[in-house]
Order: sequence, then C-alpha cells, then structure tokens
Amino acid sequence: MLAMEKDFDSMLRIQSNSSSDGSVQRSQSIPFRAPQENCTIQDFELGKIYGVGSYSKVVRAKKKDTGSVYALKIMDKKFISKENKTAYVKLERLVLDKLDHPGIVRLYFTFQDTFSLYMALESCEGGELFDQITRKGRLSEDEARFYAAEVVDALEYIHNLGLIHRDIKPENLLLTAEGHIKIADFGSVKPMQGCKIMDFLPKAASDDRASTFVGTAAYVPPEVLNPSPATFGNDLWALGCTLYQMLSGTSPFKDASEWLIFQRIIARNIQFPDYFSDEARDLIDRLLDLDPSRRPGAGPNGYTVLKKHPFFKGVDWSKIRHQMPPKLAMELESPEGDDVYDSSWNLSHVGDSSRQPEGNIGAASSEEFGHITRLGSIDSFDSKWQQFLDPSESVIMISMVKKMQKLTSKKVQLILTNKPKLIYVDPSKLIVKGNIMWSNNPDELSIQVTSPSGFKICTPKKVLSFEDVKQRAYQWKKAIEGLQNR
Ligand SMILES: Nc1ncnc2c1ncn2[C@@H]1O[C@H](COP(=O)(O)OP(=O)(O)OP(=O)(O)O)[C@@H](O)[C@H]1O
Repeated sequence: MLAMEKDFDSMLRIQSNSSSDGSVQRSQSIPFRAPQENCTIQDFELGKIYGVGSYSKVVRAKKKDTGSVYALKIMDKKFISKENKTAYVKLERLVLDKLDHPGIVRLYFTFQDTFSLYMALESCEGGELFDQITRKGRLSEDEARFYAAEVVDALEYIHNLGLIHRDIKPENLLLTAEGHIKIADFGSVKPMQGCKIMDFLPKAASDDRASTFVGTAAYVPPEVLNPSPATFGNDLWALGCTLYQMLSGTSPFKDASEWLIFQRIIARNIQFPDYFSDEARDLIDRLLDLDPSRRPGAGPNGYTVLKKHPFFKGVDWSKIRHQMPPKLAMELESPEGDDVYDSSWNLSHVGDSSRQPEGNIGAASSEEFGHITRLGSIDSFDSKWQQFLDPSESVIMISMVKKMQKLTSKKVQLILTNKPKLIYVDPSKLIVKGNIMWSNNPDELSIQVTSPSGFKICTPKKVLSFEDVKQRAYQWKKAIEGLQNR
C-alpha cells in the first residue's frame, strides 16, 4: 500500500468510541451493512456522468460480473484531505450505511484505490427533481403533492433517527426510473445530540457545526444566518422552499447574489403567485415560519401536524410508495449527439492509473492539478478537440452550446480545461472563435445561471450568453467556480 493510501485508510477507519452504557471502551470496528469491497474501477463498465459535486463526481457504472447498475460516487482522496473534508466523507458514509428507507438513496458498498474513494450508490435513473421542474416549467399541484409527500415520508424517518439533512433542495431529490423520490447527498448531515450514530463519529464530524454555514443559499433558513443550533426545522424550511419551487418553477428567495438572497430570507420577503391554491399557500407559509419550532413537523406532535395539513388531503401515508408517480419529462436529445458527457468512458483516467494502460488523451498529473483535473480527466474525449489543448492539459467540461447573439445564435463547442482555459470553438471549421480571459477573481470572471439551460459568462469587457441544450447551465457554473476556488 502506498503511503497516501495507508494514511487515508487510517483516516477513514470508522470505529466505535463508546459502549452501550456510554463508557469509553477500546475501539472496535463497526459492522457495515454496505461492506468495504475489494474491487477496482476495472470491474465496472462506466457510463454517463450523472453529476459533479463539490468534491465528487457521480457516474453510472455497471458491475461487469453481476450486471448490476450503480451510481458510483468517486471522490479524490488528495482533494478531500487538502480541503479537510475527511470527517464529512466519513460521516456521509456512516449515515448512508445506517439509513434504510425506500425514500433514501441506498449505499451498497464502498472501495478505494490509491487516488480515489468510491461509493456504490443506488442508481437514480430518473435524474433530479430539479430537472423535472425545469423541463415542465412548473409542476401541477397533484404532481407537487406526490413528490412533497414522498419527501415528508423520508424526512420523518431521517428526523426520527435524530439526523438533520441540511441540504434539502430539488437538486438533491433524485428520482427512480419509475419516478419515485430518493433523498440524496448526506454530505451536510448533522446528527443531533443523543443520536445513536454519534457513538461512531470521529471527533471532527460530531463537533457542533451549527454555526457553520452549510447548504445552499436559496434554501437556507433565517436562523442559520444568525447562528443558532441546528434543528429539524432547518429541513422543514427547505421543504417549504422546495414545494414553492415545484409549484412556481423558481425558488421563493431568488436574487442576483447570495447576499441579496440572504436579505430576502431574513426579511421573509415571499410573494405567492395567484395560481397557488389556498392549501399550498398556507402550507408553504407555515413551513417558512421564522420560528423553526413552529414549522409543521417540528412541534411536539412531530409529523402528525404536517401530514394532516389540508394540502395533503387524500394522501394515503401508509401506501405512499405504492402510488403511481407523475410521468417523467425526459431530457432533450442533443441534435449533434457529440456531447462528451454522454459518451463512453476512458477507464485509464480513473482511479489508480498504476493499474491501467497508458497513453490517453487529456490525462494530466494529479500531483500538478489536484481534484478538478483528476475528476475532469475521467471523461472520454473526442480527439478532434485535442488540437486545442496543450500536451499536459485536460478537459474539465465540454459541450456543444448555442452562443446567443442579439437576433441569432451560433453553435459552438465550449471547452473548459484545467489550465484553466475557457474557449469556444467553431465545430465545423475547427477554429477557436473566442478565448475568455481566465481569472480566479469572481469580479473579473463570473457565471450567472439564467435558466436550467441558459448562462452568462461575465467579464469586465463583455457578457457572453450561452444555451446548453442538455440543461447544464448550473454544472458550468459549478465547474468554473470550482476551478476558481481550487
Ligand atoms: N445515486 C445517484 N443516482 C443518480 N445520480 C446521482 C446519484 N447521486 C448523485 N447523483 C448526481 O450527481 C450529482 C453530484 O452528486 P454529489 O452528491 O456528489 O454532489 P452534490 O449533490 O452536488 O453535492 P455537493 O453539495 O457536495 O456539491 C448530483 O447533483 C446528482 O445529480
């Protein structure tokens, strides 16, 4: 085992700190439901990338021997150590292992190699609820009721275990192929005092992080902005924001910057569209109560109040997972079909390269560029774009987008590399049409997402508007900001 691998192994070894009577005992390993397997990335056939998180990339992966399909969450060890995220990863792994509910993404097993940690998660083939909302514009009240009820059912389970998710939002509500909800991304989870899971936690993960900002600006409750202990009410506020977004297509507190969003939240500046029913308006209004303990679901009667709210009239809570889900709106196919995000994978760019063949395009040194490069270089790559890269440069993100002009639009290949470099290329003439001046300073280079497919790249000299037909505006923003903050 290499030194780094060994280090990581010990950092991630999860052990129990206390016995059932609370006394501190000799450490003992936790029996995991999802075992640590001995497999390698070569045991999988890798498919499309489901998404990119702040320290991970999630891909569709089929286990060659069994044919089972997983969502493989790949995390770069070096990046996790550097960013002090080890405790968070450990906590996420531990919590996912303990959760057993049809409304929560299941963890099947984990493994690791020299560079990466892997979590084999239940694959949610229906994508994010966020995409359903944006593809449909907004959801009908029946559709929203169905999804909200499934979220409530899973949240009740999570809260009963003494856990607060802290990042409930439509991007973290995934859908099965049939269209049922699965709550994902437990990277911000917070166990309450007394929660059983606390017994197994590493010190850093169990420290009270209530005063630390976690989550996503638009769904953050006001009390988190004036640090106070985390409560179940945090998730109920986020549920209110999510329900509002399902019904209207946008979050209740949207604005040009996080600071402005926070001002709206603190002022509880909410406007309800006319078409919201009285029941929907009332439930959202109650969930967005400034006092977390007054939000339905947070009081002494637990979830009874929430489940009995008139908005949920007609919901049979005992058969919630057996009801017919709303029809899924499918992703538009790219006319070019040459978006690398859907192409097959190049295994040699994943994980422990010492065990794999050499000589692939875009494989940069992880020593040199760290997390982003390693994750980015996982993508397979159409060789025609290679001519626009230096020998050591690799692609972070690439897709065919429309560059919007006043009256017309033009298809270009937008390419982001680890250099960092951001260029757009004429796909038929294969010439660089623009090189967007890179800066790590967000005042000199920033991304504004205007819709799921639309985004603006803003520099002091000009603002360029793009449309990504595959609706990855948010991922472009994440990728560019990820590089700026590296
Ligand atoms: N089990 C899964 N099945 C299908 N897609 C998934 C699954 N888990 C995650 N994804 C997709 O991958 C994306 C990245 O997931 P991940 O949990 O790593 O990051 P994230 O939710 O963006 O978290 P972060 O808050 O760390 O940035 C998600 O937004 C989601 O679209």
